[in-house]
Amino acid sequence: MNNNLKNITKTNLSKEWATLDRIDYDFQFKNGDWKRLSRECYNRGNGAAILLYNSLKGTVILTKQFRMPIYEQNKEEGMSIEVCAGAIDNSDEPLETIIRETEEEVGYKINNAKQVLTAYTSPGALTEKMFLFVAEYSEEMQINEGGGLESENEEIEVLELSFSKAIKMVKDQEIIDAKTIMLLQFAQLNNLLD
Ligand SMILES: Nc1nc2c(ncn2[C@@H]2O[C@H](COP(=O)(O)OP(=O)(O)O[C@H]3O[C@H](CO)[C@@H](O)[C@H](O)[C@@H]3O)[C@@H](O)[C@H]2O)c(=O)[nH]1
Ligand SMILES: [Mg+2]
Repeated sequence: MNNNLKNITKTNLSKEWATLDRIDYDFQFKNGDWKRLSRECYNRGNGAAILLYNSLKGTVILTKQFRMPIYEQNKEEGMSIEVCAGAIDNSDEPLETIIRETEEEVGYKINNAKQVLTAYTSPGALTEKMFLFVAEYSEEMQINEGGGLESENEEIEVLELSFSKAIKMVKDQEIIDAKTIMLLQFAQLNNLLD
């Protein structure tokens, strides 16, 4: 409940893969003045992401794939190195989603994962809330090569890197995806791979 907010109206601007709405609202500032404001909100649902790590080997599993928004930004290769992640279907739980994505994108069958962070990825514009997980993986858990779903036109390269190399890639700005940086730094802060 927010008493500084009233007369909220929503106008749909686009509804294709996801929904873009313009939301108009009266907002009361701290000095008591009310103003009519407007914000565009893009809703593509919520997401789940996971850092898979092997504390004995000191390694992590990451993915590499083409991302159009990155290409659009720098008109270079458009590739992105990320933790495994996926959009949460309406009726699914975040844990269910991340177990499925782990199998589809990187080929490991995990039975459980620990949710360690929740993050709005871009709260000025996106409704998206990300549920961030960690889980140990081992070679016995590998059931396929990963790569993503052909039916969804995914082409995902699976990378197994030493944790120190992944941390260096964050420092060198080779890893520039926010959820990936958050999870790698979470692992570092909490000594998951020591
Ligand atoms: N046609 C069409 N298809 C799309 C679009 N956006 C996504 N898709 C399809 O939906 C699939 C989504 O794959 P996921 O693995 O579920 O999601 P993701 O792209 O990896 O995104 C994850 O990370 C993002 C943050 O970096 C999150 O935004 C997202 O919620 C999710 O966690 C894509 O491979 C693609 O086939 C679109 O605008 N148009
Ligand atoms: Mg994905």
